[in-house]
Amino acid sequence: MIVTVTLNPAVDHTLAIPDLPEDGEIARTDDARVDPGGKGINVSKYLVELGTETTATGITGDFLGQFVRDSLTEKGIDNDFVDIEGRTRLNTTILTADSEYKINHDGPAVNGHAIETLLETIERNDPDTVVVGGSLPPGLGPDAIDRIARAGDWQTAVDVGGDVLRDLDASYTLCKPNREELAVATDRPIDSLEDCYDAVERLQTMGYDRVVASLGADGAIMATPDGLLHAAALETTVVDTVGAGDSLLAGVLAALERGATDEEALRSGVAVAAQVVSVPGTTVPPLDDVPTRLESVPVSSPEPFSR
Ligand SMILES: Nc1ncnc2c1ncn2[C@@H]1O[C@H](COP(=O)(O)OP(=O)(O)O)[C@@H](O)[C@H]1O
Ligand SMILES: O=P(O)(O)OC[C@H]1O[C@](O)(COP(=O)(O)O)[C@@H](O)[C@@H]1O
Repeated sequence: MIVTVTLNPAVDHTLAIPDLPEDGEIARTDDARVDPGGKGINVSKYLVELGTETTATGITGDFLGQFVRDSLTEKGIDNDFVDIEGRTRLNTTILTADSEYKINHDGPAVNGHAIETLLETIERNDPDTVVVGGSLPPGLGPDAIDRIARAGDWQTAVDVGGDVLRDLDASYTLCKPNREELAVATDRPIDSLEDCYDAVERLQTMGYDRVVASLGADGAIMATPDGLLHAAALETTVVDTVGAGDSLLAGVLAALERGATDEEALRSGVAVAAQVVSVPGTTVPPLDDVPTRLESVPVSSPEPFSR
C-alpha cells in the first residue's frame, strides 16, 4: 500500500483565457476549474485510477483544506489528513492560447507538533511505500522529510525541489526531479541529455537508489541499480503539463508496487503521463488502456553510460 504525503497541499485553480489582459483590463472566462492538488495528492489520484491501493495524507487547514479533503472523498480517494489552524493555499494556473502561467502560494506555517501527528497517521495506515511530494510549507525544513523516511520500515520516495533533494540525509528508494531540479540538486547546468545522465548518477551517489528524471517532451530517464534507461515521450496533443510529473511518478510506482521491472515501470510512467498532458489541469483521464500502450514507449539504454 502506498501512502502519499503532501506537506503543503493546494486547491488548484486552472483557468483559460485567450490572452493575458492589458494593465487595467478585465479578462473574463467561463473556462475555469478547481481541483484538490499538491504533488502527493495528485500521485494518489492517479494511483487510484491505476487500481493501486493508496491513502493520501499530509497537512490541511481551514475551508480550502476542507475542500481538498471533501473532494478527495467524493472522488473515492482514501484520505487521512492532519488538520491545522492555518489555511491551505490556492494555486493558480492561467492557460492562454500559447502559454501557461503558474502562481503558487507559500502555504500556511506548520509546526513540529503537526509533524508528530503526521508520523502517527502514516504509521496507522501501515504503508510499504511512502511518497513525499511537493514544496515544504513555511516552518518546515528537509529534516521533516528525513524524519518521515526514518520513522518506519517503509520505503520512501520523494518528489521535492532540487534544493531539498540536495539537503536530504536519509536513504530513499526513489526521487523524481525534473530538469530544473536536477540542475539545482547537483549544482551543475543541464544543457544536454548527457548532462542529465551525469546528474541522475550523481543523485544516486547522494542516497537515492533510483532516480526518475522527467524531461518534458524529451521523455524521462531512470537511473536504476543496474544502469540507465531513457524513454522517449509518446506523441500526444498537449493541453497543459500540470500534474505531468506527478502522473509519471504514479505510473512508475504503480508498476514497481506490483513487482514490475524498472524498464516496465518507466514505460508505465511515460504512458500515464502522455494521457495526463492531454487533459486540462490535474483532471484524471481514464488510464485503463495503459497496459496496452507500454510496448509503444521507446526505451533505450544510453551508451556509454550503461553499466
Ligand atoms: N510535450 C510533451 N509531449 C509528450 N509528453 C510530455 C510532454 N511534456 C511532458 N510529457 C510527459 O510528462 C512527463 C513529465 O513532464 P515534465 O514536464 O518533465 O514533469 P514536471 O511536471 O515534473 O516538470 C514527461 O516525462 C513526459 O513523459
Ligand atoms: O508544492 P509545489 O511545488 O508548490 O507544487 C504544487 C503544485 O504542483 C502540482 O502538484 C502540479 O505538479 P506538476 O505540475 O509539477 O506536476 C499542483 O497540483 C500544485 O498546485
